[in-house]
Amino acid sequence: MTFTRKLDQAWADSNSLLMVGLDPDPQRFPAELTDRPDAILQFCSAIVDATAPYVCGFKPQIAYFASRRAEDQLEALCAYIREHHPTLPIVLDAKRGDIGSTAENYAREAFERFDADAVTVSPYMGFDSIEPYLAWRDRGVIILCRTSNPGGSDLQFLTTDNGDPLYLRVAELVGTKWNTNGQCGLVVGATFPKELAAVRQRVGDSVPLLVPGIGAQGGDIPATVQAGGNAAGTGMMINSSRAILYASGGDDWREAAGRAAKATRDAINAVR
Ligand SMILES: O=C(O)c1cc(=O)[nH]c(=O)n1[C@@H]1O[C@H](COP(=O)(O)O)[C@@H](O)[C@H]1O
Repeated sequence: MTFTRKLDQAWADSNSLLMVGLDPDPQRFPAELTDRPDAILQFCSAIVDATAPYVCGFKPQIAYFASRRAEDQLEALCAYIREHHPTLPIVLDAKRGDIGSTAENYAREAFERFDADAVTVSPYMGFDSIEPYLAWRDRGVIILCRTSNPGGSDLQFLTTDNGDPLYLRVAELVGTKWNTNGQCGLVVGATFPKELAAVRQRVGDSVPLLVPGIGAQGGDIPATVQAGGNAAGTGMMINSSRAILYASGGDDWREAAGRAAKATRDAINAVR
């Protein structure tokens, strides 16, 4: 099944636009996991089980694993999600971008080694740097557009030759030229609802948007839902990581993560 179909199905089955981001920071782990060599895998798989009923997918962030020499735990985590929650898409957040020959290897890493349903990539190096990912016809390619961080404005707000800011040129390119196989998405931060609305208007209803920035980064849920939704009331993977993962540092960390995910899903659904 293609990424897009799997995501459509997950939105329908889960009645949720929430994506839980898996950004494991061992310094914030509960005491019971201290000194376990597989603490990252144990933490993330418990969070996955606790939050799965309330989400449309999971987004592991590769740097949190690679920086701790824990790519093997990321592999095991992706396999765990596929086995125990096979209907929920995995978006590997890697934000890759490089020349084609190197991109082929990044694509193989994401789609073969980790067997992710989709990966995040940067558009900065242009179409030939994106093509190797698009060759994986059944996988999703989610392209940075208007990122959630303040410094994203340094380049993304620059005006281009036709008067559009750069982030809208990215949206336009993806919407009209790059997405020939219907497998592309765009990253737009919840911290920029006006720009989120502009991107949705530019690309129409069918392009899914990955929207990080609610929770720890303070993005407003009603403004996000109003700005980025499509006519079907779906169209977004609204990501929250730290606010869910570390909802409690006590013994109730699993239940607290589940409660936080449910509350976030409900807050989103209340304004859909
Ligand atoms: O591509 C992303 O996921 C991403 C893009 C962006 O513009 N902003 C952003 O925060 N992210 C990621 O989304 C997650 C946000 O985490 P929290 O702020 O803890 O919810 C992190 O994994 C970021 O790397």
